[in-house]
Amino acid sequence: PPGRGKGFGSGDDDDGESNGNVFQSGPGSVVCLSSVFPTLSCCVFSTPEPRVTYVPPPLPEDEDSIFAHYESGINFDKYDDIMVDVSGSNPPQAIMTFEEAALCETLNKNVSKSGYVKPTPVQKHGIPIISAGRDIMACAQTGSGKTAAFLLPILQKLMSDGVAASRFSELQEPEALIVAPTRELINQIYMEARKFSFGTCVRPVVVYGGISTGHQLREVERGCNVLCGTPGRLLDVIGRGKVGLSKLRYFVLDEADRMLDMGFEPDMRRLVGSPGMPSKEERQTLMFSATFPEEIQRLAADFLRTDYLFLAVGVVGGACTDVEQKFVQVSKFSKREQLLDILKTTGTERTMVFVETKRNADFIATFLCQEKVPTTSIHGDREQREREQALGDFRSGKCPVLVATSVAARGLDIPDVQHVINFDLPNNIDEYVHRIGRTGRCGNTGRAVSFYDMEADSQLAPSLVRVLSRAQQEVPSWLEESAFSGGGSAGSNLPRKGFNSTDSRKVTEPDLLGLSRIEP
Ligand SMILES: Nc1ncnc2c1ncn2[C@@H]1O[C@H](COP(=O)(O)OP(=O)(O)OP(=O)(O)O)[C@@H](O)[C@H]1O
Repeated sequence: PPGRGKGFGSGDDDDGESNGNVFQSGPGSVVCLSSVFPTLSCCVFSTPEPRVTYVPPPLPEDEDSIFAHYESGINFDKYDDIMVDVSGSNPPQAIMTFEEAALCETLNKNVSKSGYVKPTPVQKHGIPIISAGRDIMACAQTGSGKTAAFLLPILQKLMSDGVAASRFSELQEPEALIVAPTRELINQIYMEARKFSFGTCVRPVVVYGGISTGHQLREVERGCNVLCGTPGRLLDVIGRGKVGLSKLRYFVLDEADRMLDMGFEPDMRRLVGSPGMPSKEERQTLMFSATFPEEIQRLAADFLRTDYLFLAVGVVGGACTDVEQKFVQVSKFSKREQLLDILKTTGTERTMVFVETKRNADFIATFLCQEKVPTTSIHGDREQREREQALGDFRSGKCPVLVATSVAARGLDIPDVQHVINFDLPNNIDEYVHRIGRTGRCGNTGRAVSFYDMEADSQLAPSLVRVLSRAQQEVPSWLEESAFSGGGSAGSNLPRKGFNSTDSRKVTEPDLLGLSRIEP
């Protein structure tokens, strides 16, 4: 997709986002070249990207920083009321408490230091499935604890079986490989792995684009049991012969539907075809996401053993029910003023504003800064140092408004994000579900406001109506009319077949499934 593969050998990755001819002269100062030189867009040609030399600042080592967390919200206990469907043969019994997960003492301590008192549904069901050695395709709403659902059983198994002491060996052979679509997300997963493995002999390492490869290889060389990475950089370090895959036991795809869609599927096939990679029968493959369209589920089956278990917590592809979703009808030219009006009322509450293009991200961020709203931005054309600075400023509250492209739509877990604003609606419903899931996490409540342009967004109306009604949200009558009147192109664009699917095998191979269990 656009935004990826920006320079030969850069080992870069990123989620799909639209381009814009934008020049940045440093954090916070953004100039759109095509506005200065209107003819420039026709003379943009690709030059090899300069060698990346950026080395991020060292991570804090003190326990308080490692275990810093935000509190679960008032709706955390309501997770227990969500319907759970496990399909596939002989699923193991769910656990009800972390004690039942039989984690070793250090892991248990780390779980409680993280503020976890009881497991979420995806953890209750996912942990025993993974501990039983089964492959899994798991779908649970945004912010409901999928990361710990795969990290804890993997770490427990590595701890109980013992990991090879591989410190300072030139070739590192990790036991687990975790992939995710964006740099910030894989870094967050790495931080979680670092937190849960604190005080153990398991060493997680992260590799992703935008950072000096030499630096990351030195980190790998110091010992690597759990390798977290974005696909391009992973293929790069494997291709350099620094990482061997023959000891691999776990292959995890977070945001799995994204990792297997057209943008990343070739990289995933390359990864599983890498020398030494155990076949799917010899490794355990774990897939997690909040959305899982049926066509991607079918494709995913290529990577999984035939007896994998499908775990659905709630409606597959459903929006988080703790997010209040509102829609505002707008015309293209009134959006900026409306955005400003909203931000003036939300004050210093943390707000993510999603736009479709990198160029628009810069325009809107610059506009808001001019209007004295402390704003920063994140998108794929910003240097890694700037992206990290932007997230840091947003997290700390120095810039309570973050303008972002789809690069920040999935997975990011930032405390106290109260609002998500879709300045531009995405063109696909799953992206909408992930974006609004940046708020309302872990039982906390959140609000999402989306600008709806009758001309541009009507193709999304039918899917929006479904998402809203399944999340027990009020559906504006004008949106319903737009969805069902067939006005514009809406009528011909019915919701994608895969939405609200459960296990795709229920349609095509019911015999394979054997036992199926529905709870609570
Ligand atoms: N059992 C638990 N108790 C308390 N907090 C938890 C528990 N499980 C997870 N959390 C916290 O909830 C937040 C959301 O978890 P996580 O990021 O894993 O969600 P997710 O399901 O992967 O979301 P997304 O679909 O957006 O990627 C994190 O801050 C995590 O530490």
